[in-house]
Amino acid sequence: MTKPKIFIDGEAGTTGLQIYSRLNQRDDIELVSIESSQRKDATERRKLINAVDVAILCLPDDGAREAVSFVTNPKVKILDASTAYRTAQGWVYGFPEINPGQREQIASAQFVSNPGCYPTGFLACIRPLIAKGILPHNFPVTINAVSGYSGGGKNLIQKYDTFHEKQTTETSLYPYGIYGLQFGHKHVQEMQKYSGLASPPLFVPAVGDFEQGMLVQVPLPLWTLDNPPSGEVIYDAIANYFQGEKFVQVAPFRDATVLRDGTFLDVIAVNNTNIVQVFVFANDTTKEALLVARLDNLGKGASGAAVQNLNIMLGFPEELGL
Ligand SMILES: NC(=O)C1=CN([C@@H]2O[C@H](COP(=O)(O)OP(=O)(O)OC[C@H]3O[C@@H](n4cnc5c(N)ncnc54)[C@H](OP(=O)(O)O)[C@@H]3O)[C@@H](O)[C@H]2O)C=CC1
Ligand SMILES: CC(=O)N[C@@H](CCC(=O)OP(=O)(O)O)C(=O)O
Repeated sequence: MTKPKIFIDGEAGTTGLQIYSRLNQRDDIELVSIESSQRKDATERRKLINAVDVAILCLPDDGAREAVSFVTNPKVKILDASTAYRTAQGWVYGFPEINPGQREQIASAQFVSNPGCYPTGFLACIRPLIAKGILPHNFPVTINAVSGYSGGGKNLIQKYDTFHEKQTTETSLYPYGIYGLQFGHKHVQEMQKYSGLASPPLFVPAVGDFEQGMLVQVPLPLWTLDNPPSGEVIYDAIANYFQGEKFVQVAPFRDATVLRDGTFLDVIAVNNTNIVQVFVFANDTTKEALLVARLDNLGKGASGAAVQNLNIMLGFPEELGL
């Protein structure tokens, strides 16, 4: 049997390198690479994209749009890691666990968009509650999240690396900084579309002085509802929704061992895995709850998810290489 051919356009970037390292040990696929001197050569990229079974795009949005414009072979499948097509017509959203039937859609699609890192955490928390009617679709949702600096790609990694090398106290690189303060972050559209919320969530991201890892927090002021659900009801809804899923895991409810020293939910515990964990914290007396997702922004938030989608698109077992 001939092995499917895979080309990673943008193989030298942060996401591309991580996908490459997950695929290059495998003997069930053939990785096709571009000469490094030609990696931005449009003619060569066009040739390779149309000569493989799946092209994985790990490029800035404009580069991804350009790569898609190169496609002339109707048999080539495209898996795009950028933001360019996540809410576009004709594309399937590559979050296999998000809805029943999503895997089948990914398996038969020509064009699949890999979800954003923050949306992966957010949707794992909120989608079950909207889908099951535990929260109304017009609930005013806010999100606070923190990402490791690799989320900012090569440029931000280089900034932090330079800072770490110098280790000067006067260098003013942020140990923790919130951003996106003009609102309308590029992930908000996909967050709204795939959650089923009536309005965009108010999203405040942050970056911290650690390379990989992410926490996405969704506070729920349940006292605003006429009949607030209990913490148990919220937990059961999310746990049942993802029952049997390998890569979306719901942590035990009211179990202090999920916290380090019984106190802290740390950010790096699932680094280098393809797992997103969901936590539910609740107080039924004060009618407050907090949903938290923990993931590796480069794992289930990008490259791990891409490999999972690739496996589904090729008809392979979904966990291969993960
Ligand atoms: N980092 C992350 O956590 C995540 C990233 N993503 C998405 O993945 C995509 C890639 O991001 P990331 O890997 O972080 O970015 P990087 O900046 O680390 O890498 C992008 C790579 O693409 C190359 N490139 C740029 N333009 C072209 C072009 N026209 N033709 C060929 N190669 C090109 C760049 O080359 P050069 O360095 O020379 O410019 C670089 O090697 C982005 O769309 C990003 O939004 C998605 C989820 C998470
Ligand atoms: C820390 C940081 O800068 N994170 C990036 C998100 C990571 C990323 O590239 O997002 P995609 O998943 O959409 O590609 C940002 O906020 O723009």
